[in-house]
Amino acid sequence: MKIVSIFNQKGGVGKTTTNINLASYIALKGHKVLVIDIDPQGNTSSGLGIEKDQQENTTYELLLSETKIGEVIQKVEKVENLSIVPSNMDLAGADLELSYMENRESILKNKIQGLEEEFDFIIIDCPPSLGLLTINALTASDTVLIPMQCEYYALEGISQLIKTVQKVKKGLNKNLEIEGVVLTMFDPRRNLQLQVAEELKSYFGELVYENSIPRNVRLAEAPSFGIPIALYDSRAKGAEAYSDLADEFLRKNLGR
Ligand SMILES: Nc1ncnc2c1ncn2[C@@H]1O[C@H](COP(=O)(O)OP(=O)(O)OP(=O)(O)O)[C@@H](O)[C@H]1O
Ligand SMILES: [Mg+2]
Repeated sequence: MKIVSIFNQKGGVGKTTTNINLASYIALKGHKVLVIDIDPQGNTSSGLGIEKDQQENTTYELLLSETKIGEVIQKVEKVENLSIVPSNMDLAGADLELSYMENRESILKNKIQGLEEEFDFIIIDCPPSLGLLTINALTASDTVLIPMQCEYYALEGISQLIKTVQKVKKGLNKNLEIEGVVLTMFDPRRNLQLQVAEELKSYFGELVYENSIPRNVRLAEAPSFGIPIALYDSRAKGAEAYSDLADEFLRKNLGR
């Protein structure tokens, strides 16, 4: 089993879209996947068809009460092999509440022990912040997958992002590695985007995925129906891109 956090402290770069669709394709390709939504916005949860405000067992209960992991996992009805720990706005106060707790950075890590037999991959959707929720996700993970939009500001955020990963690696999780960098909403016809992509490649090298994700309105529409792109419009450009990304991810991880 491998645990991957999808993280970039910059907002709106495609973390959640990548989480929903990468996780769904990996699951549809026959691997058992658990998605953990650790973002109070709960976009991954609603995007996978969860009525997030009607949930009693969410990431909040998992982190801040005696609730066990088995009690907060539910199956994603429409996607075979996919399960989720949902979240909602309850989690908004968690950063502060966590700050008073012992082992405040390792609560998620400790809570998700014992799932090795049940899942091949756990994929965690992080909020756009560097607070304790994100630190919990990174501490619990083997790797970080970084979605990047190829804009000028992407480059400015990198040093902060790397600093955070290094900080967690040093103090809390020495095994943490970078899984890869995914270029999102990418348009190679635009010069600036190509330039930024080149800079990202020279910085991250092989870690940049060959398959990038184009801007595709179908990807933005699917969440309002509570389904991944694979079920909403499997022939859309965005669907093909995420399916190919899932293949590349699986190839890197399973060597086939
Ligand atoms: N490839 C794409 N093509 C078109 N729209 C996209 C694409 N990827 C993401 N979007 C849209 O861009 C917006 C931001 O994407 P998303 O929610 O995935 O980013 P995020 O990094 O999770 O944001 P946040 O930091 O708020 O959690 C959403 O409205 C989403 O539907
Ligand atoms: Mg998000």
